[in-house]
Amino acid sequence: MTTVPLSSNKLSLSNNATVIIDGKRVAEEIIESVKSRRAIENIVPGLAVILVGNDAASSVYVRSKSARAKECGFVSKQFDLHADVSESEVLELINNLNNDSTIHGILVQLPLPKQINAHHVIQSIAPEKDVDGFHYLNTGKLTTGDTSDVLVPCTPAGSIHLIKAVMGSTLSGKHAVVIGRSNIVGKPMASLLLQENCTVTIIHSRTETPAELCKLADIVVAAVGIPKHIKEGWIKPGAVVIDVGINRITTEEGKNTLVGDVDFDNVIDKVSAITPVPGGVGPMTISMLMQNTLEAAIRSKRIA
Ligand SMILES: NC(=O)C1=CN([C@@H]2O[C@H](COP(=O)(O)OP(=O)(O)OC[C@H]3O[C@@H](n4cnc5c(N)ncnc54)[C@H](OP(=O)(O)O)[C@@H]3O)[C@@H](O)[C@H]2O)C=CC1
Ligand SMILES: Nc1nc(=O)c2c([nH]1)NC[C@@H]1CN(c3ccc(C(=O)N[C@@H](CCC(=O)O)C(=O)O)cc3)C=[N+]21
Repeated sequence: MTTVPLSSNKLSLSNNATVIIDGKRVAEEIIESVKSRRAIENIVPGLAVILVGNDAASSVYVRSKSARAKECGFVSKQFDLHADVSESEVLELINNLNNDSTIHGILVQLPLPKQINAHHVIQSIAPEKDVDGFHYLNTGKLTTGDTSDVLVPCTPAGSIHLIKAVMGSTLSGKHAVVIGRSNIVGKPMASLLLQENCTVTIIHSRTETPAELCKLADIVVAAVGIPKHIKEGWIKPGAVVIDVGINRITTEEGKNTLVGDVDFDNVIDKVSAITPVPGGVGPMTISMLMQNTLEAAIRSKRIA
């Protein structure tokens, strides 16, 4: 079997080789376009990232978001709050950021500790600064197909970008199976695919015949949070597989590694294209966050 990396936006499915979708490279191209658009617009977008508690993985992601923002010529402010901070303190910080004209994007890293209601926190963010795309106004626009000034969740937006990079811009009529129905990945992913005129099936923990349903898919998006859960027998030959999962595991040899939700090594012989973990969807999430922040800043300039 031959495998080729996906370079740029070229459709590479025709030559019978399996495409390992190079999300890192595609993400880098998006970052470059954000940098140049920012310079042309001559603006300094401001991104505020709020981290509650000291979860090691969350700290790593938040740091990499801040670093990328600076690289793009943004101002990045990071707020590290103590794990036992009250909900009202978080709401007060968000209120201040909503009223700060130098800040165009606000992101609250999830999950939040138990004493804080994540719905309250997310809905308190001004919708035009909600660069995660989780506010009801943005999710409502996404599900109703209102594209005016919408902010689309970063991971699903990045996943669609990769799917189109390999399948072309028309996904109409394709059967897409999304595994997972979270508000941050599964549901908005299904909405986006529906918007692209795919036939969409959503599989979750109560689904009775997940493997059989998944086997009907031209496009599989896995966002479950279980290492290597999607097996070779779930995949229709030639399917395009997007692995959103990020799972830290310790191997039998005692090595700590990152694996996806898809059993990559066994699925690879069946698929036409697949994202690796790491280096697939993860970097796309961060570049889409930069794109959303730039977009929010451009819109605020237009309104001002
Ligand atoms: N690459 C990236 O940029 C990002 C990666 N992630 C990763 O993606 C994965 C999913 O994240 P997230 O959506 O936040 O996770 P959640 O835990 O919020 O959601 C997981 C979903 O998977 C479903 N599920 C659980 N077990 C099964 C099963 N056995 N069969 C079918 N469905 C099942 C759940 O169903 P039910 O609703 O019934 O409980 C739920 O809808 C994680 O590994 C996370 O780390 C997340 C965000 C961004
Ligand atoms: N409000 C909010 N918005 C989010 O978008 C959000 C969140 N909360 N909480 C957690 C999840 C997870 N997430 C990731 C982003 C980038 C990588 C990423 O860059 N991953 C690298 C590897 C990183 C590593 O080595 O640990 C890769 O896949 O190549 C992973 C996961 C965003 N999330």
